[in-house]
Amino acid sequence: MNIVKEKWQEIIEHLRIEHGLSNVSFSTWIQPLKVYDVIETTVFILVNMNASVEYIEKKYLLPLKVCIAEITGTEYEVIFLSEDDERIDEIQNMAIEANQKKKSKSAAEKAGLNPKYTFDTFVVGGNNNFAHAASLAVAESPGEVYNPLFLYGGVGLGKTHLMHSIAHFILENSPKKKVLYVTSETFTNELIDALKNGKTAGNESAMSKFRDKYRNNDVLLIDDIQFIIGKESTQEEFFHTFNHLHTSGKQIIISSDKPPKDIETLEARLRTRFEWGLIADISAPNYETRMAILQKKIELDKLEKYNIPQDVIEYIATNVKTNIRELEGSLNKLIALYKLNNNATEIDITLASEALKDIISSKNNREVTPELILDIVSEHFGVSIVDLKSNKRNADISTPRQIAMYLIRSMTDTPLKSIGIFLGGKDHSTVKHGVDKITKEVTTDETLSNTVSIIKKKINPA
Ligand SMILES: Nc1ncnc2c1ncn2[C@@H]1O[C@H](COP(=O)(O)OP(=O)(O)OP(=O)(O)O)[C@@H](O)[C@H]1O
Repeated sequence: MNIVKEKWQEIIEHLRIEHGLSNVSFSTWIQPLKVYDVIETTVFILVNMNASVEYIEKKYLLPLKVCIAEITGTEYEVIFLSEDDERIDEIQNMAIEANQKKKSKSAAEKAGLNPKYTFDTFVVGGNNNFAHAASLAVAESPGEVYNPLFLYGGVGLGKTHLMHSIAHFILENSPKKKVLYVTSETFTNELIDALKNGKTAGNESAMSKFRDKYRNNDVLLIDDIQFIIGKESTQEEFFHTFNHLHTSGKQIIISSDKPPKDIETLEARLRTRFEWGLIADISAPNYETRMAILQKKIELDKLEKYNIPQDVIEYIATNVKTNIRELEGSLNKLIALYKLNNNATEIDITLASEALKDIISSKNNREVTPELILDIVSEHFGVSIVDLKSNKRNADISTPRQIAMYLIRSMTDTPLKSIGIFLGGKDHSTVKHGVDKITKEVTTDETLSNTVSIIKKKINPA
């Protein structure tokens, strides 16, 4: 189900609270609204017969758009429809077309790829032109030119973006090729599970399934190989996977935060193999490239409508230098602040400096704070901060929340009570329960322990 449909009750509840709607306004105008369909990034909402589309549009269009963006993390256009709207047939046809398009995209989805990370959206500059050219060559002739291709560079500089671009390119040009993208965390956790299940079931089927998944590919992309660190069984298995693919002429693409020679815990035989092909680095972009990346993002995310002044874009490009994720994040934060003020303030340097406040200070001396931990947990699991702070109990939200509690408790000296307040007003005993649970489980659950240590490294890379 589309995320807007799934979270609709939460979205309108958020609207009710944020805009202080009275019970009567809420039940008359908002509660009867129904999501008719969501096609790509447009939400069609059906207004019931007794209400006026014009009135709802005038009063609630903007607030609703903001709430949808806040809850889902994506900006949607919103179109209100009356029940007898003539456009309904047209929308049904659009939905069928969009569905067909989605089906044809599924190879890329199956391969675990982000549709936004393609060569077309990647800005080439002096910092990445070698890595970009090598990636394109590999994408054009997989298994034939540089094998493996080893991409390395600091946090948030575009390694994942380039890897996904290669995979998209190959799938578009040779749809029959088997392409698999995973992080080394997934590889490790799946291996741990396969070993565990193989043992309890007393047979090798879990392991052979695992081997099938990783060896039966034309192209294997492993992201963030540095997290394979120090684990003998994982390195051993990866070594065999690597050999199997390489000797059959299959393409391997690896990324890391460091070149192979500097990954201390990497076994020598893997290091040598990583050096067989081509090693390409990505460094921090210069000012012109940062400006070009910001312009590209404005174009791709359709942010022109905000008329962000040139001096504001220059201000961001001047101040956020070493991480492109933060460069993009600053632009998102600026727009969010502007909308939060109901567009009352102007987008200017003052607002931009407010948007950059946390980013600049956390970068200069990256102090480990509850905010930093929550940001990293949110990004790692793909769960929004709003959800982490909510009372939702489904495991895909509550486990990351408990991991955040545990990490905040063990990596900062924040008292349990303050952690509870920070996490949306939980009481002291809930936090204690979460911290105790993870403390116990990391000693018995190897997958969890692996995930927690990876998140710790992301928080404190030193
Ligand atoms: N040259 C570029 N052009 C356009 N966008 C870029 C470029 N480089 C990075 N980005 C964007 O910056 C963000 C971070 O990039 P990415 O996730 O690829 O970094 P990474 O090097 O893999 O980071 P990590 O070390 O955390 O794994 C992404 O949204 C990506 O699209």
